[in-house]
Amino acid sequence: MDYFDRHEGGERAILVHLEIRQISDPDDLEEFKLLVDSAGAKQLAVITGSRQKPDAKYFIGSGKAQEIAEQVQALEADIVIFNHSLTPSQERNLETLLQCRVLDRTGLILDIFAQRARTYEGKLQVELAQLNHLATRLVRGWTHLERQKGGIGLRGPGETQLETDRRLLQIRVTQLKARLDKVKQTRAQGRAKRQKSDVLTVSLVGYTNAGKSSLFNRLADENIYAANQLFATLDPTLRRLDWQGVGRVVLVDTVGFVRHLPHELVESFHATLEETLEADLLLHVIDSSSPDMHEQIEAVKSVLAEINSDVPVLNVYNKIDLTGEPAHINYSEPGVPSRVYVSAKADLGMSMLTTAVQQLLTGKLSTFELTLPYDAGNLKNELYRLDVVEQESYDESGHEILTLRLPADKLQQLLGQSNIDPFAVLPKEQAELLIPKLEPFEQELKQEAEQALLSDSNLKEDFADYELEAEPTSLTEQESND
Ligand SMILES: Nc1nc2c(ncn2[C@@H]2O[C@H](COP(=O)(O)OP(=O)(O)OP(=O)(O)O)[C@@H](O)[C@H]2O)c(=O)[nH]1
Ligand SMILES: [Mg+2]
Repeated sequence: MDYFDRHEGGERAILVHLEIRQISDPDDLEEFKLLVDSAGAKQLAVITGSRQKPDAKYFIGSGKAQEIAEQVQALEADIVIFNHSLTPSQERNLETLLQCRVLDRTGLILDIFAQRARTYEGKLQVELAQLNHLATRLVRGWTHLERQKGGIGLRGPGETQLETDRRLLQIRVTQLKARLDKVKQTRAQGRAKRQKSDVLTVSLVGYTNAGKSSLFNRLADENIYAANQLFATLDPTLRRLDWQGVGRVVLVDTVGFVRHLPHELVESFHATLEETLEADLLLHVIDSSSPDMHEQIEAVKSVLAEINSDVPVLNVYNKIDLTGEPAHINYSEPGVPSRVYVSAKADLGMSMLTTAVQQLLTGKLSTFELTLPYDAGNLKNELYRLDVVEQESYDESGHEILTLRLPADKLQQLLGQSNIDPFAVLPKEQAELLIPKLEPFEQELKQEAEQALLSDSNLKEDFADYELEAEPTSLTEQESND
């Protein structure tokens, strides 16, 4: 969780985590603590307990509520954070009783997202979600509480406006929605542009705290690409790599997954992830030292399924320095890696990661020797712009030859745009790479068509003649008959 340095001495918080038997959601106390850490609050105490079902007034029982009130006094807490969703009235009742601010799980996650949102769009989306979340709570009035200056739970919307005028809130919401629409349009355009100009894209996805950003930074440091500087400053989550052994790729870091995402945020979260759909390979980074590893893997997989991702995935089991697992690669079939065990922090297994990525991407990259036609200046510029020219040379008759490394379908697209026949500019076996391989069902169709032709009677006669001539045994028989 290295995105933000917290202001000194964050809020003094008491955490409340109950086992509710009617809600089966065990063992995410550890995750709750991580989230509270992320929000920058200081954990004074964790109060646990169990109940059959939530209490209507306080969520917890009144005895437990009293216990918390005493703790708030004794520990001088500023805030009590619940690992549950509270109704606005429960929150209000608790604040009155505890005489301090109360934040529920949704509010907590919204707060973290507010701190982390880096893009303009992300900020707008989080603010919108926060306003929607607050709107239901506005009725409470804040008079019974001391006014807070920039504590957690209230970042983003200005509190004074909110408490004085619901109408302002509505205006702000409308404004935000209009801006979001605009941003979405621009983003779609930007994405199309980037997609066109990039050769291969690899995206890091995974549960929060898995080590995506650590891996991103290590890969970026080890594979510095000269033109990185500008790129990095424009967008800290994108890096062009000259990945030794793999080639030029764009690496993308993404925001981490969290279970039980507040529904206000699901949409914006999906929107940011949809960009990963356009990647050529996903590295699913997994915290292999987490006791919740399997739940986290499942959570990530189900989100990927929801956004209909069919991009190939390599599972990267990170943090092996903590598990003692040796660095290695698992294969699902020969030549097709499915898992790599690494440590981004301790720098273990990075060469194996490279090997695995290389194996998964080599199918995509091929080398071509292109004889450049005289009038193909545009094509040449485009190839240089894409950075896929490895070498420039001349043949005996003075023709310019470019050695290229790029996906076959990309080259096909470029030649098509310039109306160039691949067979005119590439060696035959390379030009054949550009012709898409037939899918199995297409092969079946082709065979059927051939069968149909064969059963055509005229053709059959022709074919019979041909067979007679071609069949040496029948010829011998004929000869002997003569
Ligand atoms: N021991 C150990 N810790 C690691 C390793 N990789 C990352 N970490 C730590 O795990 C924590 C989370 O790492 P990040 O890289 O921020 O994780 P992330 O996946 O980007 O998290 P989000 O951005 O919240 O989704 C940090 O404290 C890292 O130092 C590793 O290989 N071993
Ligand atoms: Mg990160």
